[in-house]
Amino acid sequence: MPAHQLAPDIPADVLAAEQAHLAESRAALQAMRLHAQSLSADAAGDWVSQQILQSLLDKRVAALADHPDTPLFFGRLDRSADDDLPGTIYVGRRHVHDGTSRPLVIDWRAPVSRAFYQASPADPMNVARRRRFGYHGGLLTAFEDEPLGEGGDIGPSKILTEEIERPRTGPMRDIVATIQPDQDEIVRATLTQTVCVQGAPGTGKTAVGLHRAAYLLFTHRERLARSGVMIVGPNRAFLSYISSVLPALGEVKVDQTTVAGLLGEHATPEEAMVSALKGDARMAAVLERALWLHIVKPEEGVVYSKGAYRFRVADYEVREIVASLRGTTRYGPGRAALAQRLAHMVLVRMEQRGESPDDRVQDAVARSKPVKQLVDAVWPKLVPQQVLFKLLSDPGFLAQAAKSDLSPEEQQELLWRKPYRGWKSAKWSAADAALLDELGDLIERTPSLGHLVVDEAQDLSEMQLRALGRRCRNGSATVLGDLAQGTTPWSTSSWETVLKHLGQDEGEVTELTLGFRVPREVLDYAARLLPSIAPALAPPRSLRPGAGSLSVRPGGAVADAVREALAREGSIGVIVPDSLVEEVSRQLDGLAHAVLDPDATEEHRLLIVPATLAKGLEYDHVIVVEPADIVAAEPRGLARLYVVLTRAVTSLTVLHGKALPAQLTA
Ligand SMILES: Nc1ncnc2c1ncn2[C@@H]1O[C@H](COP(=O)(O)OP(=O)(O)OP(=O)(O)O)[C@@H](O)[C@H]1O
Repeated sequence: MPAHQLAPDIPADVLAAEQAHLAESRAALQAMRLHAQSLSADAAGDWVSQQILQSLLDKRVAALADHPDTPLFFGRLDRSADDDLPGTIYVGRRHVHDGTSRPLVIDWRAPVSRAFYQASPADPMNVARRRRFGYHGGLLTAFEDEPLGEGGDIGPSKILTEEIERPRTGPMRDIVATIQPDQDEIVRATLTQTVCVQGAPGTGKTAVGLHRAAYLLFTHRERLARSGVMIVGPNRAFLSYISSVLPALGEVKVDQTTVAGLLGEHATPEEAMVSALKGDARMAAVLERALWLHIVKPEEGVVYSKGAYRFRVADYEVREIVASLRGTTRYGPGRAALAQRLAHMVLVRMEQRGESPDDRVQDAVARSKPVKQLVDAVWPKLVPQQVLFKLLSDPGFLAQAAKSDLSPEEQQELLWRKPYRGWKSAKWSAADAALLDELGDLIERTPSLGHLVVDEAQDLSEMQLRALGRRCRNGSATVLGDLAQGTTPWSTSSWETVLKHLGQDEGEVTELTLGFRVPREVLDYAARLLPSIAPALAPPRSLRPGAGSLSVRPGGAVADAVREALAREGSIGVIVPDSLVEEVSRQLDGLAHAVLDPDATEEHRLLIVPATLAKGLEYDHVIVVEPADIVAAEPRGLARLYVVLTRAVTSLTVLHGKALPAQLTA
């Protein structure tokens, strides 16, 4: 097996040459920045264009900033191809060229960089040698060579191992230097391809989703700048954790939000069964009927007066127009079309009387009082809240809208126990938010983005998936999740179903199987829960042996476990049942700590994390307090415990006063 070469065995002159290339690249980047700064927006004609150009120039200057702690390049390819491309390529976070436009660093997303991630001795992709660089405090201190042209096998990369073992502090980092081949396939999937990734905890799903967004923005810059890319995550703590990855990759124009952020921050509590029913896709047909039931059969015609004349549209003619519009357009445009069609009839009457009215007259008639009155009576202006209010408070109306889609028991379940006085004072639940959004789209079309990345997608209801789906109906999606980590009353058990409700049936389901976060010993322990929560899934695998990383302590004190962790390097998460947050905080009195808060700007090494917020996060040392209470707190408590037990990078300590769940002790 050809060995890796890593400093200090490497020839000093080779390292010096690479350091010189780094220095030259830094200087070139500085020159690019100075050049961008020297450009003037004055060339633009008017004031508005000047402002726009200035803002573009400012962004360009900011994008060209050199961050001394972030390596400008992390890899090098020595190519054996006889083509027009350079023989040696340095792969980095962004393009850098010198004064003669000679590329010194090539963006990791460029097609030629793909070989850095994909080439292997079995398929060298015209690469004779791949070199990975190691950095320390911004200085290039080591490299590792992988000869690809000689066949055979190349062992695991030490630089990758070091990167994975690096203690975690602060927010999530990018993985651009160490993306693995199966991850790279997903990152570089074409823009039109929707991909759905099933992966055990720590297999890099979130990382892959973020890098895919960056890749697509680079590859389809103009198209996506117009239509937009959005990341949807499970909660604000998670968003705050991932918030710096895309900016570090040079992408600042990506919206990152939660489902609540997108659909409305409604959170009035309701029974889990009601939420689950409201999340069921059958509600879509019920809502559609409920909306169109608001149209009233026209019993009168319109009389439009102009001077001494009266122009009439008969009641049966109004009925015909309404019937022809109903169901062929969205509700809002249908209303506008009804006014225009009525006005058109009036105009025809005017012409019959020898007048020659133009389009302005038609608009004026459409906006006239008699036409407006009729439209309001027949096709009333509605907001989603009015429709949902009626549906959830009026049993007769609900029965009419539900038809046979909902059983009488289910209809009973849906009705508010204590109805609100009106739609303006109604308080909505999180599940209602998706229903309101569906109604909103039935009234006016929701614009579509170019690409949507949905993380922890196993937790979304069918109605929430529909809401996200309509935001990428003219685009594509990256759907990420783990069927074993579903903790909502409506968690899915099939990715095909998720793709169907998202409206992306053609999406390809793929799997990431190798864990980069959780040590093997800890992962095996957590996997004891799998037969109970997701029996169809294979046990997860970990890249990291992590012997001695697990400690299970009956009756152990939190403060002791925390002190032990503080003596080691890295972040500490004390994950507790939500009901114990205050008590555990008291027990840690005297030890500097904070309770996880998505809005906090300060960084804390020691955090108390409510179990329901732990999803997607990771800490070097995790202390889990009272698993039995975490399980008992919610219907899918065992899945919550699985999430909680798989947050550790280096060590997991489980403290319990009560008996552990049977699955863990079996
Ligand atoms: N190729 C890689 N190189 C280095 N680190 C990686 C790589 N892939 C993933 N990681 C790291 O592994 C950890 C877990 O990744 P990530 O959070 O994306 O996993 P996940 O599959 O979304 O996990 P979960 O299901 O628990 O949310 C992160 O610290 C991430 O940076």
